This record gives sequence, structure tokens and C-alpha cells, in this order.
Amino acid sequence: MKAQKKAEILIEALPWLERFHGTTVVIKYGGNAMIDPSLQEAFAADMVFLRLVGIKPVVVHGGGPQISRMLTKLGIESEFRGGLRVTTPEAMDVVRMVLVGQVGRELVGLINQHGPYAVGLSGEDAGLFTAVRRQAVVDGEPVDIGQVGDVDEVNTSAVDDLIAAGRIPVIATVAPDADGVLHNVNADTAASALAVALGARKLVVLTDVPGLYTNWPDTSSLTSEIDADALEKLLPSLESGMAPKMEACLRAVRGGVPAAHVVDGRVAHSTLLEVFTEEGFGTMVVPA
Ligand SMILES: Nc1ncnc2c1ncn2[C@@H]1O[C@H](COP(=O)(O)OP(=O)(O)O)[C@@H](O)[C@H]1O
Ligand SMILES: CC(=O)N[C@@H](CCC(=O)OP(=O)(O)O)C(=O)O
Repeated sequence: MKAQKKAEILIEALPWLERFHGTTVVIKYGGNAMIDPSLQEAFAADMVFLRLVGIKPVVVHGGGPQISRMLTKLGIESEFRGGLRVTTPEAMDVVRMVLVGQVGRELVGLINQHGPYAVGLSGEDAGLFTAVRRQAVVDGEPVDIGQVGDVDEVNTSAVDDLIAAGRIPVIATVAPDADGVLHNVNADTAASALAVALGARKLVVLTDVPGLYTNWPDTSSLTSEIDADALEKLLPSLESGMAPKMEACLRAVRGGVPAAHVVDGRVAHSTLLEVFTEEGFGTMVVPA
């Protein structure tokens, strides 16, 4: 009976394996899943699982809390405007050090406990991302927030090479602008741009809530599916980190990614639940 149950669970994944085999899925790793050791390990195992069943995972990681911690330790002030970190040249050095040298390395290490799959890179490597300076929007007004970038161009060649070699790219989101000046790019934004450039089948964004609330913080407003037009209307009302996250999902589906999902990274194996179960998981953004 126990064995039978196991077989049922495995076979439930078959339609999704058929659908997603050979496709690229971009996963934005962030929130609690990035801080809690058992959730970190579960995430790393999920990436290896996807890879071994013939899906091509590409990970873009955040690291906001780790950056904030290091800035505090070093006595450098840091604030967010419109969900984006105001980034001085001094803060930029810390952002790069933490994302590329710490958060990325740790995830690469966890994945590679399973075998030689993960290779870390940043927007600087092989011209992956070219940034263009952006402003934040606060109360409808644009405000300068320093060395913060949007993704202007994506050169996927290094990522393509790694995928073709069976690796799992793990990407930190700092990127030079056209003059070589380094910019801090929100990880949701970068994941979305990469998903579009790679022609990904899905974008999955891990966060610390069950999904998008159309009327935050009213818990009855949790939404399982929203289309691009409805999301565009809702976007100006969103606060804090949810604004860049949902803007990223919107851009992904407008850019041709068939679905973008926001899932609860506090739940172990949330990526597998999203990809392989009938119910799906979290909020799905679909084209209009
Ligand atoms: N409409 C909304 N729906 C869901 N979460 C929201 C909403 N508005 C604000 N939030 C807040 O945004 C947070 C997610 O953004 P953020 O903390 O930047 O995520 P992450 O660290 O995962 O990138 C949630 O934990 C929640 O507190
Ligand atoms: C411009 C900007 O805000 N950049 C982010 C980059 C890291 C990130 O996006 O991390 P999370 O996904 O964990 O929030 C920052 O400095 O915190």
C-alpha cells in the first residue's frame, strides 16, 4: 500500500514532466528560503531535481536582507524607496561583495553537494546584463536612488553555454552600464529580463507570503491567477517589495514567457509544488 501511494505520487508528475521536459525555467531565489538552512537545502535539492528530470533551471538570487545586515555592520546607512535600495558608490561595493562573494557562493555550494552542477556568475560575466540607470517612483514622482539599474540588454551566451553543458547557472544581479559603471539591479527585475531573453517556459519567484493579495493586507484577497491587464491596473497600488516583484512578472509575460508565478518560499520544496502538482501553488500571472 505504501509503495502504491508512492507510485501514485510519482505518476501525478508525469503530465508536467511531459509538458516541461527540455524547457528552461528561471527561478528567483529570495526571502526566507534564502535564510533558513533547511529551506536553503530543500531549494538546492529542488534545482538538482529539476535538472535531473530534464528541465533546465536557471537561478537568479536576491540577498536584500544579507546586504542590509552587512551595511549595518559597516556603519553604512541604507534606505529603500519604492522597493529599491538607494545605492551610493560605497553601498555598491558592499552589494557586489555580498551578492557575488557570499550569497551566490553559498547557494552554489549547496547545489554542488549533489554533484558538479552549479556555476555562479554575475551580470558582469561575459556581458550577461547591461544596466541602465533607473529612478524609483514614490507617490507617482520619479526620485533619484543612485547606482540602481534596470536591465537594458541581456547577452545570454554564457548562460546558454552553461545550460548546454548541463550546468545550473546561479546569477547575482549586479551589472555595468554602457560606460562600465556598476549598478545594483533588483533581483526580481533581472530574473524577469533573463526569463524573456532565454525564452523561458516559466518564471518562478519565491517570496515570504502565499502570493499576491489584490487588497493587501486583507487575507481574503489572495489571488491564484491574474492576467497581465488586471495586474497592470493593480500595479500602482502595490507597496514595498511587492511592486518590483509584480512589475517583473508583468514584464515577463508581456515579453513572451507563458506564465510567471509568485510562490511561498517559506514552504519547503515550493518550486516542485508549483511545477509538478495539479493545484499549482501561489499566484500565477498569465498573458491578457
Ligand atoms: N499586495 C501584496 N501582496 C503580497 N505581499 C505584499 C503586498 N504588498 C506588500 N507586500 C509585502 O511585500 C513583501 C514581499 O516583498 P519583499 O520583502 O521585497 O520580498 P523578497 O525578499 O521575497 O524579494 C511581502 O512579504 C509582504 O509583506
Ligand atoms: C536595487 C535593489 O533594491 N537591489 C537589491 C538587490 C538584491 C535583491 O533584489 O534582493 P531581494 O530579492 O532579496 O530583495 C538590494 O540592494 O537589496
